Amino acid sequence: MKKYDAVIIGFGKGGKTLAGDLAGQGKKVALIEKSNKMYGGTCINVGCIPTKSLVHSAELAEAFHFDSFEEKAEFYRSSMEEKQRLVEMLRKKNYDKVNASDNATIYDGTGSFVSEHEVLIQLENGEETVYGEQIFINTGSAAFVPPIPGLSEAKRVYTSETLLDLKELPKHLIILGGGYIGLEFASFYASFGSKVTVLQMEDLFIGREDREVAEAVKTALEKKGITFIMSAGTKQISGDREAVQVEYEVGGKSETVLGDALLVATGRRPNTKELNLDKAGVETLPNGAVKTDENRRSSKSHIFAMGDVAGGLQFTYVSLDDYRVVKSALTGGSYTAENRNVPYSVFIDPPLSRVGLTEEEARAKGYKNVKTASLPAPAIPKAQVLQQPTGLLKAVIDGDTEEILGATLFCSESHEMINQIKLAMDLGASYKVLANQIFTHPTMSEALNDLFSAVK
Ligand SMILES: Cc1cc2nc3c(=O)[nH]c(=O)nc-3n(C[C@H](O)[C@H](O)[C@H](O)COP(=O)(O)OP(=O)(O)OC[C@H]3O[C@@H](n4cnc5c(N)ncnc54)[C@H](O)[C@@H]3O)c2cc1C
Ligand SMILES: NC(=O)c1ccc[n+]([C@@H]2O[C@H](COP(=O)([O-])OP(=O)(O)OC[C@H]3O[C@@H](n4cnc5c(N)ncnc54)[C@H](O)[C@@H]3O)[C@@H](O)[C@H]2O)c1
Repeated sequence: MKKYDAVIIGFGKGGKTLAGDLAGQGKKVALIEKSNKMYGGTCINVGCIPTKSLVHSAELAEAFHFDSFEEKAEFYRSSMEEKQRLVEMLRKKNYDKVNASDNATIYDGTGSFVSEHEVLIQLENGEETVYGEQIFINTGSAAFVPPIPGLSEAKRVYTSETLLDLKELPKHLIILGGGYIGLEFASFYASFGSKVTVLQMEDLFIGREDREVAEAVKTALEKKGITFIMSAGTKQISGDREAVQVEYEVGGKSETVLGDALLVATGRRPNTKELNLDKAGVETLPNGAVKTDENRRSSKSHIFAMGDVAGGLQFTYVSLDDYRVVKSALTGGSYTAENRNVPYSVFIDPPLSRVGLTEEEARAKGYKNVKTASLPAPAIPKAQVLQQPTGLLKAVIDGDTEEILGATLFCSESHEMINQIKLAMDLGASYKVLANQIFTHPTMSEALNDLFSAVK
């Protein structure tokens, strides 16, 4: 049996970064990946990168103002080809980067535990068991598909992964779920020229967000032609090669919607089923995630978990940060996953970005002197230059300490701006630093001067 200092199961962001790091230190590393279409993980192959390539192409599609659906469909086809080129280029780059080290061995196979130090690799032809002094689980998550009658038999039903292979622009895309994936796909498919209907189980639109901003988001997306059906209880899905039909109930009334593709975007669950974690004595949480402490150490001290499989926020940069946490634990450092201030962006048009608390959350947390500020996006000169005078920016301040408690930015380029607010928060800066910061002009960032000057 081959022995390794580190066996890493899953070629995701945290895993591949750790593999390169440990191999660079002279450690013998095995990196196990079950699909040769997934080197680099979800982000590169079926997540962030392909969707953001399509988000960008969809923006171009809007700017071109195509007349006919045929022209739109042709542009969509070429956008899918560009997305594919990009993904294949990055996949190879990711593989080559790890493979370049003599200390790293990439196994094409599915890993599962045999014991607490042994991992069985199910290869295409045969199997092999390897020994790991330390073992790192980085197997990510997969789409959760709810058990709705007819769903598994109906044609033209997709997850975010399989929809990314659809070469024909759907005339009418139905989306089940109004979370991150649902909204991003709704936004870019509407920009490409599809009619889009989103069925959302909950009655509150993006319920975790500031209500005023959430309303602004809904209005902007409706203006793009997207229809939202809230409190929709999906009853039955049917359809053949030509069309898909969703039967749902709203307020006790039965309705149907007919489309030519259905995207199921109802959340993602950690990938632990295949791992046989019980053979290693590794405990899991009720949602299947590996149970870890603040160092991302599992119930076995030599086994760690990073990224989506550890059950936290599902973002590529969280998986990367988990690598930092694990590295810190391995080298006696003090950096942990506790109290991380994690920003996020939903790449709709314009993007919605958030860090920290909303006003409601700040009050619920017991802050006594909560101050707020807001700024409509049309007041920002650069938003006018970009011809995107849509959106709303809000900030939440602790009036006693002047510290920024959170911000929600719904405006063009908010995905870049939010990182500056996160930095100010991490440094414990007064909001007045951003109110008085010298920014270049004309930029969206300079709007932070006005936003934080409006604190009251
Ligand atoms: C459509 C979509 C869009 C997204 N957009 C964004 C975005 O814009 N920004 C952002 O930050 N995040 C985004 N995310 C989330 C982000 O992609 C994930 O949070 C991130 O990729 C998780 O990384 P990871 O390291 O946990 O694992 P992953 O990248 O998921 O990697 C896990 C790997 O393990 C492999 N594997 C699984 N089980 C086994 C096994 N038993 N043996 C061997 N290999 C195995 C898998 O094939 C996979 O390659 C998006 C996700 C989706 C689905
Ligand atoms: N920009 C980004 O960073 C980005 C983009 C896409 C995805 N992601 C990651 O991927 C994860 C998964 O995204 P997601 O959108 O699938 O999950 P999600 O948890 O964000 O949203 C799922 C939504 O589906 C709804 N839902 C569940 N069952 C339903 C049903 N039967 N009918 C109708 N609605 C139903 C839920 O109420 C929820 O609103 C996210 O949590 C996020 O971390 C990140």
